[in-house]
Amino acid sequence: MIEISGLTKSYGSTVVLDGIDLTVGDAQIGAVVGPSGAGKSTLARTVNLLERPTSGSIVVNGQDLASLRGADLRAARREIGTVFQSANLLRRLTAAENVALPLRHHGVPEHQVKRRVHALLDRVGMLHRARHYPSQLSGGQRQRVGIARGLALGPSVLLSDEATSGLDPETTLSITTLLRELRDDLGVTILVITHEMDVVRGLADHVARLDHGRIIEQGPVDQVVRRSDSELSRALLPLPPAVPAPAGHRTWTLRYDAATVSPFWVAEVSRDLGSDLAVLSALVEEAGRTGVGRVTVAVDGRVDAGSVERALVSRGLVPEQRPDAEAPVRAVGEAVA
Ligand SMILES: Nc1ncnc2c1ncn2[C@@H]1O[C@H](COP(=O)(O)OP(=O)(O)OP(=O)(O)O)[C@@H](O)[C@H]1O
Repeated sequence: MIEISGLTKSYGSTVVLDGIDLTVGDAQIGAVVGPSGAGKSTLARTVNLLERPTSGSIVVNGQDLASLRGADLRAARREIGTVFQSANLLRRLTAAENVALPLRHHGVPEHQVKRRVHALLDRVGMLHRARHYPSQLSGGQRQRVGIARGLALGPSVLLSDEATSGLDPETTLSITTLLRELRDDLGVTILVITHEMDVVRGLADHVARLDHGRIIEQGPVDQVVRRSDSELSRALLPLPPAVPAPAGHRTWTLRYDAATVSPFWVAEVSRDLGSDLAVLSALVEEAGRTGVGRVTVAVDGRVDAGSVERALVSRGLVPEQRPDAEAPVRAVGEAVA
């Protein structure tokens, strides 16, 4: 478990992190997202104790790591392993030597180093590449070695700092799957810093949005995606562009919980209204541990808008955007401009 409270970081008079409160529970995966310049890298460097916070605490297993100095701080760094963007492996060392590096640095006896490196490379599926140099590995393989190195000292928290950026979608999926397995097998708490929303959707239990050094919004992913008035929710479930509505139709953008709403709701609402719904854009995704849908539908403008709304709501759909009451509704059959 990691509990970050009131964390601030300033460089001179520039406040980069401004009172961050964030908790990720045991064996949970928390994600921090945010635009460029929000403070994500600074948060990563502060959490893994490469930089000292200006104020606030970082508590891991009941100990405030931010308050430590000297030998205590060096020992505490073992509690937080980091996986960096592009793995950040040393070019002149083999995969095995890269994983051994933190162990040797902490004075682990050589026979134990060999055993541990073997077990770690095996766990991340890289034993067959132990003697390869980083330049002989693919991006995904380098990242697996980076994860093994991050886990070398048996940390309670694994910090993933943009670990999947630059990887293709398939490799990203294999890395996020590995992280989830490691969380389940080792019970390690994972804090993911990323700008990739599909990584958050597929991996995280908890998500926080950082902007201008502050956490603007946070919560469990499966709750955040149900919020209809949330920027984070819309970013997590971006609707593809809608095709134009048929002439004479009004459009609604809706959100729904796939676990509780009938999968046949389009047909059911159409039946309730005696008029067929047209689907203009749709996204149904697993997010957190739930399925969520966002969809834009069009309904014949001759059907009373209040009746449409009641029919949608009674089937569990949540209107996010309603048709503009003032907008003219073209006659059915009239060409779309
Ligand atoms: N050492 C420093 N001295 C002064 N300002 C800094 C320092 N490091 C970062 N900053 C400033 O802090 C802000 C946040 O930077 P940071 O790199 O943490 O953002 P980020 O969210 O990681 O951005 P990106 O996604 O583009 O990497 C920026 O305005 C940056 O200029």
